Amino acid sequence: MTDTALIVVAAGSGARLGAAREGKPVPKAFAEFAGVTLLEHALRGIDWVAERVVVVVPPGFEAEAATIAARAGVRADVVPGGATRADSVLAGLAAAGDAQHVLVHDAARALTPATPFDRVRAALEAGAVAVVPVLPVVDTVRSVDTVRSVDPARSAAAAGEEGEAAEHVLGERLGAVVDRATLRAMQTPQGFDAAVLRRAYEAAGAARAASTDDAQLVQALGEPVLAVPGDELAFKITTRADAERAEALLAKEAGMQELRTGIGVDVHAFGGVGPRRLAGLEWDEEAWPGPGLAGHSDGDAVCHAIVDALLSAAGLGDIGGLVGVDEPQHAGASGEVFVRAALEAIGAEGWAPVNVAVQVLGVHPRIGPRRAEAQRALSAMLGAPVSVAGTTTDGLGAVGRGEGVQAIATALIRRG
Ligand SMILES: Nc1ccn([C@@H]2O[C@H](COP(=O)(O)OP(=O)(O)OP(=O)(O)O)[C@@H](O)[C@H]2O)c(=O)n1
Ligand SMILES: C[C@](O)(CO)[C@H](O)COP(=O)(O)O
Repeated sequence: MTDTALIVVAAGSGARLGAAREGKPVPKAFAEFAGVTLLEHALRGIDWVAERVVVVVPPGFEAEAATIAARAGVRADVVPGGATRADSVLAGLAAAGDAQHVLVHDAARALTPATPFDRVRAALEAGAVAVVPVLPVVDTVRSVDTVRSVDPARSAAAAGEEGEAAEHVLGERLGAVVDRATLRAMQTPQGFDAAVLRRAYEAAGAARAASTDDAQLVQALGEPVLAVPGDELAFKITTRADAERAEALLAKEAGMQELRTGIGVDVHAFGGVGPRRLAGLEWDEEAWPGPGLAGHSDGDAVCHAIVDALLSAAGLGDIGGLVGVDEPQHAGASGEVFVRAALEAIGAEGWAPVNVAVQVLGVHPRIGPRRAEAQRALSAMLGAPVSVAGTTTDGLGAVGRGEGVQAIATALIRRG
């Protein structure tokens, strides 16, 4: 998986929304929607998207943003933004490290589901240098001309000098219809090859202030920008009406969501002939002396426990019922194959994972040193946060004696 940084820009004032907290104006990202700040809504469940997350906020709001990010379960660097969105993106880029890909996302698009993130990441992985989620335009669109008029009396009053003519604006006159089939509305997250995005910002210099999104700066370099389907739920909360729509959606979600938990356990003995695989990672001799895990597949007990937890939550049996125990096509198969099959099975019934927690029991490999990596790999696999913990069982039992590895997983899934 390529190294990706996600920049969440949240440093706008939100003048068009005009939110207040305790009677004082508050930047939009810190205004509450259904009792939770816009920034927290934007960050919830986003951890899997990138290896590094940078949140850009109005100067003075860094500490509050760090608390919000922690509550949302996202490990983020928080930096102060600038006067324009482009300035804020630039501040985020400076903190994004040397990731190969960068995704820039508006906190104001706080209800964006996982799909656009997934599509943008997939397009970058496939080699695109710039990717933007877009929606078709649904209204009839026309250009307009400004209609001006010279009214001597009003001109005189306006100019304070009798008889002097001055133009004043009467209104707008409709011009030509623009073919909406050729138009698209731009959303975020917008994804880029990091070097190209940095080059675009350098080339734009101070002129970046006039840009309303990042893709147009990249396009100005002559680089191709790929469009992928956006999502209606990724709308930007800009006005009061948008805020009401967001509140209504959140209320509906709170009222309608069905939640279920499930549990899964798997054990594999050491003694396999294939690679040493566990928790979606390959392990080397140093971290894991001796043979890999025995089994018909690759023996990844963590993935298998997750599969059982997902299936148990949805009431769909267990891994044996899903993929069999000795199907020839699954000889040596990686754990990801079974996780995907489980996601498909629960998805067919309308379920999606909310989060998964796994405990690994065994003498080796030690989970701690590669916990972050394992969590990222599994979270990307599931499209939901996965946490991984490890214990040695103090030498007790078969796994404590170093005979194999056991994993216990719990899953929370939602529907509706
Ligand atoms: N100086 C700025 C301006 C905007 N943004 C971010 O860019 C995204 C899109 O901007 P929008 O929501 O339209 O911005 P605001 O500037 O907050 O709103 P308004 O124009 O109504 O003041 C938002 O997540 C906003 O926080 C930013 O990080 N820094
Ligand atoms: C980046 C953006 O969300 C794409 O639609 C939009 O351009 C932000 O613009 P704004 O002027 O900050 O509202």
